[in-house]
Amino acid sequence: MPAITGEEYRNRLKKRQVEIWHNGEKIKNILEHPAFRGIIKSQAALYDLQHKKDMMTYPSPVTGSLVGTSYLQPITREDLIKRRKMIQHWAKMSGGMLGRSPDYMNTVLMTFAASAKLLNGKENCFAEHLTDFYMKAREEDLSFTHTFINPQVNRSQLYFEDSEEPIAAKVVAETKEGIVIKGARLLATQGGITDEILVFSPGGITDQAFAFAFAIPSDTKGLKFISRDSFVGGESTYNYPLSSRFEESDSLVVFDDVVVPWKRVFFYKNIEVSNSFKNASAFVPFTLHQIVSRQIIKTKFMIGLAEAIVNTINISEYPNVQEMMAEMITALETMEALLIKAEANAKIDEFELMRPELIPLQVATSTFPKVYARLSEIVQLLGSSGLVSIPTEADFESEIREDLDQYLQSATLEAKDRVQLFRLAWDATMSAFGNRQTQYERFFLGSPNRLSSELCKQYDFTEHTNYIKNFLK
Ligand SMILES: Cc1cc2nc3c(=O)[nH]c(=O)nc-3n(C[C@H](O)[C@H](O)[C@H](O)COP(=O)(O)OP(=O)(O)OC[C@H]3O[C@@H](n4cnc5c(N)ncnc54)[C@H](O)[C@@H]3O)c2cc1C
Repeated sequence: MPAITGEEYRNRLKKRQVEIWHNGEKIKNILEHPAFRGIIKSQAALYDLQHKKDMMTYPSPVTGSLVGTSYLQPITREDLIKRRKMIQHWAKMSGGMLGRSPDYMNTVLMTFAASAKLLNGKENCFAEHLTDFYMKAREEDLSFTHTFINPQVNRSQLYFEDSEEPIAAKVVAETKEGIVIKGARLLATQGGITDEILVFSPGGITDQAFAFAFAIPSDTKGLKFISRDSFVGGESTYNYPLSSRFEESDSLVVFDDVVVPWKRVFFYKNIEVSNSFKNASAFVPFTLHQIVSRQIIKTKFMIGLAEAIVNTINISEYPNVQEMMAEMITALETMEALLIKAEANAKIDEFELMRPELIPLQVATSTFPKVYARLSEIVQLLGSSGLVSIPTEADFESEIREDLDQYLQSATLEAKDRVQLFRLAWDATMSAFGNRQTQYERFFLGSPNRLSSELCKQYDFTEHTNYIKNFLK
């Protein structure tokens, strides 16, 4: 089955008996559960979009059938740009609020598979398992959640887990069938609503038992997703324009003696590979390219929202307002310039991929956590009390409608339309959903301090230090 439709995504999900817990209950029918039906509908709509524009798909190198562009291993600059356009087309549907639309993980898997030769000849490493799995995922258009970090128990550098029962997931046995995993991992966004979960060990492993990478179906025996409290405000898209549609959920993942079949193990018990594979592979530049492409759409969404507020209450003449709008424009233009630079300087890499320049993408992704928090704050500052004067759709259908129409009108909008706009601004920046967006942009890629430190490590200072050396001569 090549590029799927929304219906195919939903049917596949219906067939899977994923163990997912929410609010003290094991969910029986995830498609109809109030915490998940909105996001499943949106995800299905994304899959439908694949069939509406040429750029969303390309011919499979194996069958010639059309498969999703986010699986495309780019070998030309045009391929790279096609990937960006596809990513941004999907992102537009959610204002960039869906951090884990399928293109994110499809990109990750594409890069790992392209880099599989790094596993050749290494102990307990199976390069062909990774490439076979990538082809299966591409041809069947599988969806993924992932977990790359251990539970947040003790982050001291001196901490070594020594509890009798594992906390962080580890290999506890090897059998004829595969490796057996017990323990937990964080933090699977979309956990339970995807076909598969991709698991890679975090960095800095010192014990072989924690060094592994694999992918298994979400309904594998012993695998459990424990979803956090839902941030869906309700079903009404008027009242909750974002959370009713794009609340992705995040889960703790528990492995209760889960058997990972050998053909799904990419490597295990190899500390050196576990600690080096992600950074040595094509993972970072292409994943950052996907991320920055989405973040640009999110920035445009926030600017549109801010400018709509400015216009509707007529505050554009004030210098403080202009200053804030200028900050937003600067953020967008900077992100776009960085992305264009990365694409313009793309080169064929050691894996024969057209790789975007890393540094501009690192600059963008290490700045955006701060920038996004500020964009959100600006919307709050511009909206002021408007972000709390937000009666619901039911209020507009009640006998107080006349009062609302009179007292909540704005310079350019009737009350109901004005409230709709402000409810969107509230959901984007102040609701539980909106606050999670800020936390997501801050942390999903790792702590901001680690991103900055990676940038410093990768940056070549030679030209500038030579400049000073020569200047002093
Ligand atoms: C909304 C959301 C969704 C996410 N989705 C996913 C997902 O789908 N899959 C996935 O794998 N992960 C996901 N993550 C997890 C993300 O990868 C982590 O949040 C990130 O790597 C930081 O790790 P942590 O949360 O354990 O923070 P910690 O590492 O525990 O850090 C806590 C604080 O201590 C500081 N700190 C910790 N260690 C050090 C150190 N050595 N030096 C300096 N400062 C330090 C950090 O800077 C931070 O301020 C998600 C996170 C969020 C918030």
